[in-house]
Amino acid sequence: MTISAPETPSTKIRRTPASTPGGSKVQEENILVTVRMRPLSSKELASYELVAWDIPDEHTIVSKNLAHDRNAGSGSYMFDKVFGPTCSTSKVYEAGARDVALSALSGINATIFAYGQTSSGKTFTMRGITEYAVKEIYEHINNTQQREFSIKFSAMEIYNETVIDLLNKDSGSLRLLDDHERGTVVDKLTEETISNPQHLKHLIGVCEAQRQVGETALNDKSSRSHQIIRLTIESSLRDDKECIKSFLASLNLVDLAGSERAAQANTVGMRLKEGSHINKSLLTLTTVIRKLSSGNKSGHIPYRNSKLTRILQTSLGGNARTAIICTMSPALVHMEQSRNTLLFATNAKEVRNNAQVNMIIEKKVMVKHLQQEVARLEAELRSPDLSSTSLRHLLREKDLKIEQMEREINELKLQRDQAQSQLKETKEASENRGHSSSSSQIVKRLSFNAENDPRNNNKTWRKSSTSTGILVTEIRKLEMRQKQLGDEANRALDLLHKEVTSQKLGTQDTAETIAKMLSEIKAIHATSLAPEEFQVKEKRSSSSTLREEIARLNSHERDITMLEEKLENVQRSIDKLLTAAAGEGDKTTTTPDFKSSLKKKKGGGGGLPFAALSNAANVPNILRSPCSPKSSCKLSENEIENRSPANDNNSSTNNNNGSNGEKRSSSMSVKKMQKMFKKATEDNIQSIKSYVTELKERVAKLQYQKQLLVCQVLELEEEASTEEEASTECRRRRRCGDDDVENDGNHSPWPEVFEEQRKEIIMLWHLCHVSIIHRTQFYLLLKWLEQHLDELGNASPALLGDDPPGSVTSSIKALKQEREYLAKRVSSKLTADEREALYAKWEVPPEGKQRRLHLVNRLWTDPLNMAHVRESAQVVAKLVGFCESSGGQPLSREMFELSFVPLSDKKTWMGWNLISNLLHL
Ligand SMILES: Nc1ncnc2c1ncn2[C@@H]1O[C@H](COP(=O)(O)OP(=O)(O)OP(=O)(O)O)[C@@H](O)[C@H]1O
Repeated sequence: MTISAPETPSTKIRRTPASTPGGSKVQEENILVTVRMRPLSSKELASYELVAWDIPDEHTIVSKNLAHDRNAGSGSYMFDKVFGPTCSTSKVYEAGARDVALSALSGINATIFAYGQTSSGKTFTMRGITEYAVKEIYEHINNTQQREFSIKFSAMEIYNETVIDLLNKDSGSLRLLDDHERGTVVDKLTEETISNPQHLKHLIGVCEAQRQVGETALNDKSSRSHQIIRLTIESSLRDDKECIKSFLASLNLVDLAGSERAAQANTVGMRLKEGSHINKSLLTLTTVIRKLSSGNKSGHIPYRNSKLTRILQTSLGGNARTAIICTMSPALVHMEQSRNTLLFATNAKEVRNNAQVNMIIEKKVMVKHLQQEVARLEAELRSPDLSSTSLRHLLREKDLKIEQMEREINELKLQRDQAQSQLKETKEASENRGHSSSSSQIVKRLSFNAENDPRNNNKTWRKSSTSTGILVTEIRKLEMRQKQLGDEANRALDLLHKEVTSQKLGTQDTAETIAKMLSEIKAIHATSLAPEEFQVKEKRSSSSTLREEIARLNSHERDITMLEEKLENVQRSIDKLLTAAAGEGDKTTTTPDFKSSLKKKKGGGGGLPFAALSNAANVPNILRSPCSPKSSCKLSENEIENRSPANDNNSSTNNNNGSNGEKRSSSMSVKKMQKMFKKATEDNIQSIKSYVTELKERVAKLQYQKQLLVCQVLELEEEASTEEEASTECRRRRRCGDDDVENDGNHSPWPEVFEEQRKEIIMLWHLCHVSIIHRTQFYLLLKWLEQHLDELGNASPALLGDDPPGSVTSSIKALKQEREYLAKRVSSKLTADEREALYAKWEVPPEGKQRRLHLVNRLWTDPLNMAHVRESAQVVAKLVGFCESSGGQPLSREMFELSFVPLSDKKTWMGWNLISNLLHL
């Protein structure tokens, strides 16, 4: 069935005249549609084919309304141009392709394609169009010297719905990709830069040779694929200094495969399959054109139904300029195919494109700046040392900061832990202090350094809690150290004395002074520091013990002060000796080492050789005695080896030891021997001086520790006395009902106290919303107590003494029974581990059958000690099962449900029986 072709109103043919090559730069326009009718082919002539179409003017084609035309009378079609059989391709190009083709030079994408049935002259036409376009493009390039052009060439064919690179057929099927800016892109399509027109023609020839061509009944060389030759043209002004404006566009020259009827084309097998793909893709093209021609661009346009329409998408209703040359055979035999072509052309005429210029603007300044930046980065990369140094520096700084922060964090953590432990101890101490009258519970935080400098945090020996006994131990240790220091001072003085005497250095006065000091220190030790047993018994400790210890420590104060003074004197004497020795040395042979050492020592105690002298026991070994030639000689030989010959020659004489030197070595001169002894003496004196300095330091340390200890002991004393007062006051309060009445009669009698306390208890129940049954029960208990107190008169139960009245006796008896009852439950309610833990805690003797009773008898025996009360309650609760259902959960009211019926099965628990009986009164 043939669809009649609509008339095309001439008003619809709108072409915008071109101002620059290819026309205006941005505008909406219709696709340029022309029709070219070829002459009858030799075959058609041979078969006497009739010409079915007339071309009355250059825009119109009309069917001849022959008998064969089944749609006679409606065969007039108007297009942008209609070319007759004699029209040259040059004219077709001129009128139907030129403007569009040259648009690519000004940045507008352009597409020219030939559409028509097989053997209608598409390839014939497109070959010519391409040739003219290339020619003119190069002419334009040559005539536009102010711009710089570059042309790239690529070519593809769509054969049986696969895209093939005609410049590289081996690459196989190419993929189509969707690009947001460029639309559909053929992936990995070869693109070759064209150097000149000949190069371009050569490549076109290569593509033609590569294209799928086959023989059909209608065409000896029928194109079996759609061919797209693409010229990508980029141009920019040569003299633009600040800004680069580039036009970039593609010119697509498309030679479609021809639609064919299998019957007419007489295709079978491969050709039939090819024809099927060709027709299918052309049908999609037709549909796209038809839909676009309806003006409904926003509706679905099936571009994706074929690769041809996908690739040509921007040329069909997109931003490109498009020209379609529809080719047709004049023969009557192809009338229907020709009519379909004209219908397609008619629809295509209605399609409007929105042509746009593709301009790339590159600011030269920006480019220059970026180039500089790139150069800088490249230079930086080339010199990695520089960048890595600064990086290393930064990293190091960061590391140091992190280290410092970690130290601070650790310090803060330490402080936090200390504060928490202090808080805990304070809490415990205050709890214990409130109710304990026994000095054995006194705890006190004591912090001092027993072995080292107390100001040294790292080595501070911290004892968070210590008993009085430990304090006494520390006092004894201090005394011991004091004694040791005295001994060491003795030894030092002794050695010094010997040294001075043997060497006769210094004045006679100095030697005498030292001898005197030595005897004094010995006397001090003989009188004040008798050896003591170093065992302190914890149990023996008490406030009085502490006071005794402090008194004793204070009595040593004088000794320590004296020791300090003596050591000070010794040091002064040594300084004198050293000065004398130096003076002597100046005149004679004082060694350079000694001089420098002297200078250093005078500079202050900080540089003293404590490390060498820190162990007092080593001091005698460190000192080199001139009286022990064996060691001296050994040392001296070493020294001699290291000594310069000049010094040896200048050595002064010292006759005192000359004979010894001769005895030790016949080869050693007397002078050398004297020099050795002299050096040893100097060293010894220096060592003694250092040692004495160290002793002084240690005495000062001892003093500090002693003061610290005294402070702690005084604080303990103060606390103990406060607690004693509190305890006394407590006892007084407990007795007030009795004693105070007796004393002045102003205080309330016991019944009033009882009444007052009962009100307080009832108010407490009220405030705590205690179960009213429990209130009632305890109220009755109180009532029972009140009754019995009445029987006792105005006496407090606390003062019942050893001979209580009968009712109280029965209570005591009931309590005893209750304890026995609970003791029996110890085995069943507590595990073996729990029992052992409790025995240990409550100091139950390890042996004996009555351990359970022992334990229970210790419960609830110290009503003023809240810790005792709490722990007793815990044990009893466990024994009677209050804790059984808790499982770590909060206490519930049900735990305290009391039975108001006689405890028939718990008759031994007489305490509750008594209360229950009251309820039945
Ligand atoms: N305008 C023309 N003037 C003279 N000869 C022409 C013209 N157009 C086409 N021919 C000749 O017609 C024959 C078929 O042309 P062509 O191969 O270009 O058709 P086609 O549409 O490309 O066919 P197919 O679709 O099968 O490839 C060729 O021999 C060609 O030389």
